[in-house]
Amino acid sequence: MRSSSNGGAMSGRAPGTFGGVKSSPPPVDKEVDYANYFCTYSFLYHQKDMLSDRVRMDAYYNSIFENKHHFAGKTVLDVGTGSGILAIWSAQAGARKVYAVEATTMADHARALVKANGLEDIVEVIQGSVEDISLPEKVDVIISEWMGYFLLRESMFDSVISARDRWLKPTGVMYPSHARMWLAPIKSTLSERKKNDLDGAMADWDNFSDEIKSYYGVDMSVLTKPFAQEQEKHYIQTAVWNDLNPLQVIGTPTLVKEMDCLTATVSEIEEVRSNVTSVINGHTTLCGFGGWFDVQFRGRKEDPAQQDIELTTAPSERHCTHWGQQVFIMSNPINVEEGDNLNLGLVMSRSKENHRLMEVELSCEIKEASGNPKEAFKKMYFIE
Ligand SMILES: C[S@@+](CC[C@H](N)C(=O)[O-])C[C@H]1O[C@@H](n2cnc3c(N)ncnc32)[C@H](O)[C@@H]1O
Repeated sequence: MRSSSNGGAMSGRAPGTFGGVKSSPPPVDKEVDYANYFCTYSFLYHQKDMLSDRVRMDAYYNSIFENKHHFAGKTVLDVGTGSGILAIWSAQAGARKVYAVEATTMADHARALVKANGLEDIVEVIQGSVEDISLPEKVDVIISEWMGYFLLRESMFDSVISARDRWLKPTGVMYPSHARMWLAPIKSTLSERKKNDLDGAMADWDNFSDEIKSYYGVDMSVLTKPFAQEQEKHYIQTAVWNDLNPLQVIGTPTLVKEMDCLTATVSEIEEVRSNVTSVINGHTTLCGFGGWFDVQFRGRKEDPAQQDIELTTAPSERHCTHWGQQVFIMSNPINVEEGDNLNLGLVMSRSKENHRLMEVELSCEIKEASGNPKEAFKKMYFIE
């Protein structure tokens, strides 16, 4: 599983607008960030989960060993080396020198693994934030596995951008080189189940409230609305991890973001805005939306990969990744017909309390194939 966060007591203010001027994001409190985010990566069980994801592992392995020309005799920076696996493969593919940077104490395990595999003369493990460390030279390749749920959760790509801008040679190559985010309408029993859970929680609140009144003489009803909002956020508005079957995708998947890792900027990913159209492929029920990503290893234009490799987290009958898909459910599903057009709007930004968590505003206008408007829908979701 990816790193989880409690999304709680983060300091700092949200990026905002004061006097018409857009303010910059608040500085990140490093200690809080470590407690909320990094600490989970210091456990071997967590690294093991990632090392057991065959789709992920095969994609990175093949991207390196089918493109040895990018590594042989070259210098490599592995941003967030974790167990050291990508650094080790880079060295095995012939790299002259690999700088393997890891923020957590996992660096000690990585160092041991490098030594046990006889690569300590090539791979140098450095414990520290990649933003803070210094290298003796610029590198030919930056490799990193930075992707979070729906690509951008965790905001780790910021660190890769920082490393790229400081340490990649002008002729350097990014691994992966490109990334894309996808959104598609889906059908799912999750809608009904989550709605039932929400109804159950509210029925339980009503009983509880009655009991407090009759046993202890206190009227709780003023808290019913905030409790309902809290439960709605928990059961309906929090995106759900799911391993969707492709048959659950009921319309054309739409590309909501595409980026070139060599040129992408933080401001480009701080907020992702997209308006796209999906066409429904049969008479069915729209229960929500699924979001996923893919990344490509294509090298750079002047120095392309010999073998293009792709890592996809799209719904698949055969392969499931630990990222799965993020599902945004609708508590009131809508009947749709073949040819219905969905005009989808997505605004994804960082949570005000924790820049590594995401808030997603989804809107959807449904039109029949004839162009007649059918229904509209808009909701805020949270990727926690
Ligand atoms: C998703 S894991 C990938 C680990 C390993 N590269 C792999 O592919 O199995 C990301 C790793 O990057 C580390 N990391 C995240 N941000 C970092 C930063 N700014 N500086 C150094 N390490 C970082 C985390 O602690 C974590 O171990």
